[in-house]
Amino acid sequence: MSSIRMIPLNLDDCDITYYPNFIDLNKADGYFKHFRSTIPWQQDDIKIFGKVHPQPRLTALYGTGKKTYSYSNIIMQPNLFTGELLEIKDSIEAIAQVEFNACLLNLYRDGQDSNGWHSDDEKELGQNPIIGSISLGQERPFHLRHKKNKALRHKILLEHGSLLLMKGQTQHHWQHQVPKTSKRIGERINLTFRLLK
Ligand SMILES: O=C(O)CCC(=O)C(=O)O
Ligand SMILES: [Fe+2]
Repeated sequence: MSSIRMIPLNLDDCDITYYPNFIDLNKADGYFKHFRSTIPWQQDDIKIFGKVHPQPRLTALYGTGKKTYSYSNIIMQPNLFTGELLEIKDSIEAIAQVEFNACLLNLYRDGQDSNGWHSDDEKELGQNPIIGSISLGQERPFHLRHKKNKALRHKILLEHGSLLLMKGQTQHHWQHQVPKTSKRIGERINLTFRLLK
């Protein structure tokens, strides 16, 4: 049996743990190909500060039921979880000790696709949201910044097959982003498992 390596990020006011190689490489390669070709990826328009823009990445929502998820003025209707998503969900639940009922998927097609500074603090997620975030494909830096104490910042590289688990007060005190880069890079898929109340 292989043991799962865990790296706690020792930052104030948050509870974040990084698990590199959470999914073994062959399996992660297979999942990447599978999700790339079977998920109905869509590009939604979002409204930020009153202006409408196409979202700089493709997304999809999956879940156990009919609960919708809204953010940046869009309301997403879930597709039913697939076998592959349930398999990954089970493996995260085994260490996270929660049951997720939704997964927001992101496809970053190249370095121009990104996810701007935000907290996952939508009301559907409740008080202290727990989010299990799987990375597949191209590794991308993940930036964190404290909302009040501007001196508190952190960067971590999200590698192929990794899990980043965010819980406790993390979303209350911190924001995160996946910045754009002008480097020529490949595609990345991110799966964020969530519990919608
Ligand atoms: O792509 C990532 O690693 C982060 C995704 C994210 O922050 C989100 O979907 O809320
Ligand atoms: Fe997020």
